[in-house]
Amino acid sequence: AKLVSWEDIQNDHQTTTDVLSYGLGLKAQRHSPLKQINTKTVAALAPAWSFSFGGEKQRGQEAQALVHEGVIYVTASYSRFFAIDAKSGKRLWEYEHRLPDDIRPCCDVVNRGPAIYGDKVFFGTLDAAMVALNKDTGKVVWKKKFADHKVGYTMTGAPFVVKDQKSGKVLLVHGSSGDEFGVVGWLFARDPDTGEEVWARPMVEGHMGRLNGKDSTPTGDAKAPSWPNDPKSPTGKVEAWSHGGGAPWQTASFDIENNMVVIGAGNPAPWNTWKRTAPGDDPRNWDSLFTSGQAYVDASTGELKGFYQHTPNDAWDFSGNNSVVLFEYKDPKTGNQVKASAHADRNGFFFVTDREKLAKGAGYPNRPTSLIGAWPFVDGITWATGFDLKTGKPIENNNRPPQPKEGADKGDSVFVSPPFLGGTNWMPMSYSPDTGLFYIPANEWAMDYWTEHLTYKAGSAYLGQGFRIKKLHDEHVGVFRAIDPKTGKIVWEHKEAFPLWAGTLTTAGGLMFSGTSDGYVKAFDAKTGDELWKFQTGSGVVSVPITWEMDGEQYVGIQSGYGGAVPLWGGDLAELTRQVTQGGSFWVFKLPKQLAAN
Ligand SMILES: O=C(O)c1cc(C(=O)O)c2c(n1)C(=O)C(=O)c1cc(C(=O)O)[nH]c1-2
Ligand SMILES: [Ca+2]
Ligand SMILES: [Ca+2]
Repeated sequence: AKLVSWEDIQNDHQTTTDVLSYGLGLKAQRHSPLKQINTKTVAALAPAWSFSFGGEKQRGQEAQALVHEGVIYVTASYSRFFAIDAKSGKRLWEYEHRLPDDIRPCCDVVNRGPAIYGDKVFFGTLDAAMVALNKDTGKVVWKKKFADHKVGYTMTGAPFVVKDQKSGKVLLVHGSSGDEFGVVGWLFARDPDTGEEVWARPMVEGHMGRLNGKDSTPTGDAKAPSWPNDPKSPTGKVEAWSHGGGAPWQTASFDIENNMVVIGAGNPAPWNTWKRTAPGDDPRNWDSLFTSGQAYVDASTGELKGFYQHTPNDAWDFSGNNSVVLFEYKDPKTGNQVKASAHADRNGFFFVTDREKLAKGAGYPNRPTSLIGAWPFVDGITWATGFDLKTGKPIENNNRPPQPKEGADKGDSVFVSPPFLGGTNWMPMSYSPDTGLFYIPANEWAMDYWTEHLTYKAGSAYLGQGFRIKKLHDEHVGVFRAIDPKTGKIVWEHKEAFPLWAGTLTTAGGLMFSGTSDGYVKAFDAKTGDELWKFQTGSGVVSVPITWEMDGEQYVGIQSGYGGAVPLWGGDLAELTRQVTQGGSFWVFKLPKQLAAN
């Protein structure tokens, strides 16, 4: 069967018969030019087929599928991979990764999807490995274990294919998970043919990177001035620095003009802010670089070139992992075209940054700042009142949980919104170049939050915080919000009773698609937010929709199967969603034939 070339991947956002990348294109905009299914026809959308992943264990299905030559490639919970005939829904092959008993994913046994290139498909597994399969047979071509799963390394995110614009080499880029167990997060680039590492970049300041099997450069300043010293420790730095987190556990986008891999970095470890602050000092003097921000990594060398930190010395596990979407707009004041990045953070703010500046070295640390705008996209944010556009720093609101008093085993509890599960979380937003709006799957909720004592123990949770997630409003938790990236204005919103945990997709048909934790796939008018169609799938939808075209008909595909972090960590909201039954299936929808022909 046909191979997938770099040109195919580069053009993915324009070609409608395939879906070849997480994000539907290098910029991760999740927008399709298809319009057969549109605001007028969508009411007639109906199931074409559904495929069950089977198995006794189900849990969360969070993947975004790929489509190539009439085959759907999709991953499922417990590190499973399926190839399905896109017309009939018949299984073509299946790969089930053999998992050890002692894996340590923090937030469910999920997988967010595959990558495809040449004759292979790729996915990450919960035992911290990357696997390449022949796309036509499902046979293993190579497997690379990238870290020790026993200390907490794991992988849930979808890998991404880029091409180094200097050497012409195609690279398979992927991250790692594990911050809640105190690992140092790494970003990797591999040869897709062999799995050999080309470069690797740790995200904690002062740790050493690799290029072609040798030490390359430290990340940022070798002395790691954003982490306190400790003369009593063998490293000379505080214990947390050796376990500092920053895991880039989601998927990159690619700034091809600047040859930059753009990716969000995870929370610092431990969550406990005082373990990353010099005794007696203000946490705001210790940024814990390069965590909880957006990173710009040179595709040739793996060097960290630019960084914008959304939450300096993150005390709330806000992290910075979810999608960094590349887009362009005309500056209303100067009329100039701006090449920007957009990111809706767990901390409740929607950020627009200057990606040209970031590619050229802005942001170490934050000088000069690349921040263009930061606006709240949820109500009730307690930790900061806004951002200072001159310094790029948050204006904090005295919301860090205090240390335990002498002799106490816990600190006083503080009320925080958003909670650590975020104003949004991993579920990716979309951007429609037609409306000029971003579509954020958001949540409005809160937590009680207190500090606890801790020391590092390999393979154990490394948090130093206690928490209870609770409601902020009686009637809703989830809210879809359409936001204007030029002004930060919310153009429309649509509320949902349950937490939202699915990504969004927009189309030239004027639609936004997503899913809800109470089981619906839904379509909205992208301009007004009117709900135009819904379908009940029988389990919660916590995945990411796609659309493609086959033989003149447009299809929409999405996974159903409830799980993820909410039922595990969501406190009062975990209770609320207990009524949602488990599942595991891929659903495909299209219009009836006579409507499709019009
Ligand atoms: O810091 C990390 O390494 C890490 C990894 C993951 C993951 O890989 O799923 C999550 C988180 N953190 C996290 O903080 C979080 O809220 C979260 C939610 C989910 C999910 O799939 O629902 N994963 C993760
Ligand atoms: Ca495409
Ligand atoms: Ca985390």
